[in-house]
Amino acid sequence: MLEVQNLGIRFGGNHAVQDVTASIEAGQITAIIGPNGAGKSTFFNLISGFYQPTTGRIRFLGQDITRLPTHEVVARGIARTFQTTTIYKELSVLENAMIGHRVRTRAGLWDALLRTGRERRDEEESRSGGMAALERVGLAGQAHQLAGALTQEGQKRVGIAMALSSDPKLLLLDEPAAGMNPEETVNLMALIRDLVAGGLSVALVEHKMSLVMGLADEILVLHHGQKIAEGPPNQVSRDPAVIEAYLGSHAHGGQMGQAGTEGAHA
Ligand SMILES: Nc1ncnc2c1ncn2[C@@H]1O[C@H](COP(=O)(O)OP(=O)(O)OP(=O)(O)O)[C@@H](O)[C@H]1O
Repeated sequence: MLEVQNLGIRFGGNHAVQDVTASIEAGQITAIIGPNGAGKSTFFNLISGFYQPTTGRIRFLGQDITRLPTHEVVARGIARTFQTTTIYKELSVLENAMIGHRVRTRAGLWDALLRTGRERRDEEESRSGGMAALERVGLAGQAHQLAGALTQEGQKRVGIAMALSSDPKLLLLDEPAAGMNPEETVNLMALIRDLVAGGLSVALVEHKMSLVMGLADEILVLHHGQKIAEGPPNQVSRDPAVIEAYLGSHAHGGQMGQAGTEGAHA
């Protein structure tokens, strides 16, 4: 579904992502893991068009998307959520979901100001697209509540609905379980499995190894911006280079050291 070849980006002298060649298969859950500062978020930012790579190519469904701006990447079928919650708490749950959908509609500023027929049609489409996304994340019943009034888990679901409302083929989740308790994490895993069963492909960056090991079909491991392993969870968790990267990070006080220990137990 997605192939990156020799992908890299440099910030000054820092190779945040370096020479990464990897692929994401359709219909699967791919986890991207690695110690703090390994380049995981940067990798997502490259795929979703937020950053332009210094080297390499990105192909999605057979087409080159390497230098497309973000909105065109979304229109091709890649949507993402963010590490920090970026929902609009003072808007309703449905209005949040509609914002995600607007990316795919065509009405411009003039249409919006003059309330043209096209603008009205687009708004109707956004409303039904937003509702469809809320149904997928189990929030249709709370569509008219203020987003900020929902629980932490509910607000995470709103963030996922915003991404889903653009009807992506590939969903990128940046640390979806951050700040969640174990029960919420289990609910989130069930939601992600349901979405994939419905035909979506998912790639996620996550520190919680229980989620990664329980959910991922494939794992891509980054360390110092480079790919050090790629494969199914049972293979990757036994990979000496991966264990070394995690333990090394632990020895230096890195957060992934703990996650690595947890992963080894999983
Ligand atoms: N916009 C930027 N400008 C300069 N350096 C950056 C930028 N974005 C990321 N970096 C650097 O790139 C490296 C990789 O960062 P990145 O956030 O991708 O790592 P990460 O694996 O997502 O880390 P974490 O697990 O802590 O979120 C780090 O050294 C970081 O400081």
